[in-house]
Amino acid sequence: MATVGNSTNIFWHECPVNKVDRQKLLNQRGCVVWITGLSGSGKSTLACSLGRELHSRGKLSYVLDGDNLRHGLNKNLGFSAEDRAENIRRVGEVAKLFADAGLICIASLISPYRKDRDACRAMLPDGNFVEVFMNTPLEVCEQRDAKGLYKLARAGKIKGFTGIDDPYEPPLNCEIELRTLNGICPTPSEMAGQVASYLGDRGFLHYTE
Ligand SMILES: Nc1ncnc2c1ncn2[C@@H]1O[C@H](COP(=O)(O)OS(=O)(=O)O)[C@@H](OP(=O)(O)O)[C@H]1O
Ligand SMILES: Nc1ncnc2c1ncn2[C@@H]1O[C@H](COP(=O)(O)OP(=O)(O)O)[C@@H](O)[C@H]1O
Repeated sequence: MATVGNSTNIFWHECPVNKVDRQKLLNQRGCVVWITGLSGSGKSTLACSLGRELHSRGKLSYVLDGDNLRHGLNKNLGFSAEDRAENIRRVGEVAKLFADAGLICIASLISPYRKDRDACRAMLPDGNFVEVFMNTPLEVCEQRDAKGLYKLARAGKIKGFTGIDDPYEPPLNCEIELRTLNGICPTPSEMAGQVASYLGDRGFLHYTE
């Protein structure tokens, strides 16, 4: 019997089919690929491209996209530092469940605060949280402005926009950094290939005892 947060008198139930059983069934290892970066840096594009790449290799993945989750699970949250922290915490918990289900969970959120991302990392066993930093310069994101949000933020019509008048803390020790080289941005499929290779090299794309 335990007390956790505001819950008292609660019990943990073990199920007879566990994570190892599911990983064997799927012939892969569950993990979380956490993509962080500015709005417009290419997070969703990479998440979809990686999902497609893994699917083509017969690996089961699922994308948790910040924008999409704000249509449902997180629709009661805004963009204050507290709400962003709660947004990241919830997605971290959901991602942990997907990893426990044996899936390669791809989470793509701005996740601007280091401590919120580190808290999600701490939810998983060592090595199972793969942080990918989309290091696309603000000027490039702003030039793309796919949703017209930078224009609105510059005009003062959106307050607290990440990179304009709200902070973004780049990772200090991420597993993968994707950046423009000599002004050239790798294609989404090149980036997805790089992440998939990383997962392959660390044994996530097969299950061996
Ligand atoms: N103030 C402000 N700052 C940043 N982004 C904003 C804001 N208001 C709305 N949007 C839109 O919300 C998307 C980011 O949602 P996230 O859940 O990823 O954000 S966070 O991780 O909680 O910071 C983000 O999507 P992406 O462009 O895909 O990053 C924007 O479309
Ligand atoms: N590797 C890339 N090279 C060139 N353009 C890209 C690349 N990745 C994304 N884009 C473009 O940048 C814009 C923002 O991408 P998106 O994936 O929506 O970013 P985010 O999810 O970080 O907001 C889109 O118009 C997309 O087509």
